[in-house]
Amino acid sequence: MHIIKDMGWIEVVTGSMFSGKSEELIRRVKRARYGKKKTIVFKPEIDDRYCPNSVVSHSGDQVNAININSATEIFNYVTEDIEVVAIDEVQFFGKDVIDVCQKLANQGKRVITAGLDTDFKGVPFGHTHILMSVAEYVDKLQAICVVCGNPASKTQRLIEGRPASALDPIILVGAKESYEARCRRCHVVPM
Ligand SMILES: Nc1ncnc2c1ncn2[C@@H]1O[C@H](COP(=O)(O)OP(=O)(O)O)[C@@H](O)[C@H]1O
Ligand SMILES: Cc1cn([C@H]2C[C@H](O)[C@@H](COP(=O)(O)O)O2)c(=O)[nH]c1=O
Ligand SMILES: [Zn+2]
Repeated sequence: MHIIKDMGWIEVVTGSMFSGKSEELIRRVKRARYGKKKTIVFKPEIDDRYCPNSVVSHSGDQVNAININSATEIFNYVTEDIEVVAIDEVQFFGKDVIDVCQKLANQGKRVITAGLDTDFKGVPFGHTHILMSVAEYVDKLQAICVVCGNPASKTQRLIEGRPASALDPIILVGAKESYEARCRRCHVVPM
């Protein structure tokens, strides 16, 4: 017998820090669960803020998640009956995250991803931009610029209250102590 499987797809929720990416991922997962879809959530081990076994938003919403080091580990957990796979902080995964999401979507799964599109310098972060190009659905969210109140598409890194240099390392896990949401005009990256 020929079985026609449901069609899968990839969703990307992106934007600056504090724009609501994790809240939106959590919202989509909770709604999928209301719809009796079997779901699973992953996040990278490196993100040790808040709670180790949950995706937690800056406003405190949360959903249980499995910590993984590399995207290929997802295949160890995703059984045939799982219909929705969510991955937060997708910018921290290697290039293999693209293949993993494509394979899951080709297997008929809904793949919900969230992550930063740009780093504190304002340039593409990890492989989110590639994922955006292969995804069926892309939502770019805006935070509020804490300097001027306009919509914010950038993330300002502050070290001891001053804008971080462009020569600083790209990865610095953190939240309000090191980062602010800012608009294009208020975002500063000293060389
Ligand atoms: N400058 C800001 N603009 C908008 N929301 C902010 C800001 N600073 C803090 N927040 C809080 O952050 C929440 C979004 O958190 P979260 O979903 O974790 O964002 P992200 O995953 O994009 O960093 C908002 O609902 C709000 O409570
Ligand atoms: C801009 C920027 C961010 N990070 C880190 C800081 C946080 O741990 C995450 C982003 O979390 P959020 O859910 O989007 O709030 O990424 C970094 O390492 N480097 C950067 O340039
Ligand atoms: Zn501004």
